Amino acid sequence: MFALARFSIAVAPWVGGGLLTVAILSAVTSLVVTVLVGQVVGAAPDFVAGGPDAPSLIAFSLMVGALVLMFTVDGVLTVVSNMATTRLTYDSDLVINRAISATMTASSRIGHLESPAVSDESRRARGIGNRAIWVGLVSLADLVRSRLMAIGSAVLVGVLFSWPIAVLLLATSGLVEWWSARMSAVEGVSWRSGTKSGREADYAYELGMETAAKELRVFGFGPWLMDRYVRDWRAGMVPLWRVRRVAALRTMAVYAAHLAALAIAVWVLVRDVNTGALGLTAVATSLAALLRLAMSANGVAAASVERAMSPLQALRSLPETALAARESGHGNDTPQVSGAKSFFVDPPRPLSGPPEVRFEGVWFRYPGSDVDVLRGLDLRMGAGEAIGLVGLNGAGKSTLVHLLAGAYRPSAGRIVVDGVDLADLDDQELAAWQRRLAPVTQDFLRLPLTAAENVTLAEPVNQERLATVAATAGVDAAVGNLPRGWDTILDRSVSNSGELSGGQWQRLALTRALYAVEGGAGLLVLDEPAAALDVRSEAELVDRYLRLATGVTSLLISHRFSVVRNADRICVLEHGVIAEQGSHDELLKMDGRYARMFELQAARYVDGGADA
Ligand SMILES: Nc1ncnc2c1ncn2[C@@H]1O[C@H](COP(=O)(O)OP(=O)(O)OP(=O)(O)O)[C@@H](O)[C@H]1O
Repeated sequence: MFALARFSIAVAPWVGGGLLTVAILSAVTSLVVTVLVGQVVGAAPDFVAGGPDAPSLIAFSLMVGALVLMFTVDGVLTVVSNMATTRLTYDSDLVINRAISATMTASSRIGHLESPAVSDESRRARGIGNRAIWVGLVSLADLVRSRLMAIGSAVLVGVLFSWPIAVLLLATSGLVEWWSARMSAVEGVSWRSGTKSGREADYAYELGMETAAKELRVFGFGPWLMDRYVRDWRAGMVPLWRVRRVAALRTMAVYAAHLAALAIAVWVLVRDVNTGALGLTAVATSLAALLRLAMSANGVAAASVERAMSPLQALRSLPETALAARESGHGNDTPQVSGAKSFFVDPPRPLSGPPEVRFEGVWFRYPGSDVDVLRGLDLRMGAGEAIGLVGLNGAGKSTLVHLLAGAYRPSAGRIVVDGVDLADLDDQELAAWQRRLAPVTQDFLRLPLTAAENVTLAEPVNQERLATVAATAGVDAAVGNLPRGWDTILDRSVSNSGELSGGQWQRLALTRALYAVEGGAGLLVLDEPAAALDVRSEAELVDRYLRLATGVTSLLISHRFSVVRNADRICVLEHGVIAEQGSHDELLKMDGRYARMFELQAARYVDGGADA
């Protein structure tokens, strides 16, 4: 409860603090109402009989008026409390989402984005079902109020009626709350173990509703995916339901004990009334206090507050889990700035312009994997040089690009850019390095934004530059046919939007890279840049591209030899090292792996077996 109260004050000091103050005031008002009910009931017979000791009309009216006023104040406080709670839950949503996204974007390295532990923890922090921080926030004020009311009512019962009864009811009331919170915590353990299935269910849902919604329906896979979603969802929930079934009987026993205590209390009260041991005022006050004490066993609020604890804990530990995921297998993620040259402090070359990149004895394995993808790879990319990279599926070509971008650290060895080891860069410097890359990757971005934003991303739109590079990439006509040209949102779910074909999307991705090059990016990375085009179009496009991108260092990856053959130097990646390198002609003369792969592919085209 205290942790959640601290969180609510941290989220919105005025609203959170105000809410707790209102809860305290409301508890006090309720107790005053209890006392006033006793006073009014106690004074009523004398007032009606009108004896010499009877209260005057004014005194009695003031008493009743105070009771009505307090009752009204209590009602107003409830309304205020509800309004503040709603505000607090909205504010907390913002704080939680910002904290999660700050963690996820805290580093330009990406190991944490692939960690199941981080993914589970961030889902838990955002809340799943009724296990969310807002659920606790909604009940927090209620719990504070009922606990204060329980203590105040117990004092009234003790002073006016019986201390043993007060202690008994307070104890069973506490038992109800403790048991409800405990059950909620036990459920939380099953809930945590169910998040893997929950994540898979979410994934199936997202796939069916967003990522692959069209394809899955066109090919009739919708029902299969829905079955999968239901299966994974159930798998996540079954342990929870089992815990609930086991706990149900005990929960009923705990509530029965509390009711039995109330029954005993009322029986003792009736007995005392019968023996004349209690006056009317004491009886009326004690009865009202007894009922309030019994009702303040707020198991529902205690369970709700407990439900917020796991998400709160997840939110707190997320940064550490993400850091551990980034570090795993890649040494310490803390920037080792001392002694390292910095692009900002002492740049060895200008920030723009073509960089020189050297892979020096680079070993790499993915976090959680026991297979080395790169095994002591050496590769030099001279400033302004166009390097072609070929290799079989899974050879590690895309991995090399990830390392080049500094998204992962090598397990051993160094990647040196213009004399600076990428591992020595802090996050800000790494982000600056990544801005010097103009990449087109196999699974390029298709953002549901305008066509222009898909090209310029965070940069301001320069219409002239946009038109030039779009013409080069051959996408200008396709964009011209969109309902609002460059301002068309490329998402069919939005009205007046447009859609591009696979090949047009790919040309748009090329436009994006070229736009970045024109804007000063010095390293062009084309990883299967135009696989959706036919062989001739792709080769022509890439050649045109490389001609325009003179003055930049380029890395060109493709399975199609027609695409890479014009690179200054072609490298063959095999078994985690560069097995051969040279120009196209040199490699053919070498009659090694490259020559064999090239002849195999050429023979297929001659036979008409491919899309040439
Ligand atoms: N995120 C990842 N986690 C673990 N292993 C990975 C990950 N990404 C790739 N791998 C593995 O690393 C190896 C190299 O993959 P990579 O994608 O770099 O190959 P590639 O040469 O680009 O292949 P292709 O020509 O098929 O695109 C493969 O064995 C792949 O299974």
